[in-house]
Amino acid sequence: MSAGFDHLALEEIKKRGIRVGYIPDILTDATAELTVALLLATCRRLPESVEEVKNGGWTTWKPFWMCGYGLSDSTVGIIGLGRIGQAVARRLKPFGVKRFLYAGRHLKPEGAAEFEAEFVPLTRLAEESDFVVVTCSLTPDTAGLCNKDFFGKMKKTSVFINTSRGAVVNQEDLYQALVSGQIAAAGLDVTTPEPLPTEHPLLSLKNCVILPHIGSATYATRSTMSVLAVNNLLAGLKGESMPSELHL
Ligand SMILES: O=CC(=O)O
Repeated sequence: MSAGFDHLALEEIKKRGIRVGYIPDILTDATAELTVALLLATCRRLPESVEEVKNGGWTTWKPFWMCGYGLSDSTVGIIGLGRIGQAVARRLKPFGVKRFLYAGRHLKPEGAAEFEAEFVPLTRLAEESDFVVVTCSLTPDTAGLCNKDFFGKMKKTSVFINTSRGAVVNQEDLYQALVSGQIAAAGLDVTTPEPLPTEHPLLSLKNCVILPHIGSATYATRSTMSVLAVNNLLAGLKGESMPSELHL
């Protein structure tokens, strides 16, 4: 009951002739929406602000208290301009984003046209983006892609968001980048491992917002996903073609 299939031992599954149903497409909107919510929560420091109200940190007005970074006139870099990446860009555009960049395995001329997004090497995306949004799938090519080298090229004022898979990020490197002020903040809906142990160092940071992998968690989306998963299963049991089969 998921869009991603990086958690499956595909070679072994293939060897044993096991059929796999999966759920692409249906969770695109919910995941894109959550990505935008996480981005805004992170760049405008919402969890920290809520905490300040509760703990009495909200006192007299101060000009730069709880300031963050806004989307107006910004450059957004998307790693993986697939279905979810495009749905994120579509939602961010009305916030006044000035420029979209994207990086990935392939040029996506059709997907990029709507946002006039420019295909750039990963290094340029890191250097020029005010917001880096990771929406690629986890493959051997993307594992550990966002590492010390990558964060080292980002601006000190930039915000990093990951709603794809935790393993795309080297978490120790991200921790160092956040602690040292190499980047401004990070928002993660995915981590390694999941659940993230409550004593994990990333959870001690004010500039890191971590969610428990809730990208597709709307009632409507999870209900539609359930129905498709069941129909895949029933078709598989009957030896029929599945509504959504992963062809190995
Ligand atoms: O991450 C969620 C999914 O792949 O369904």
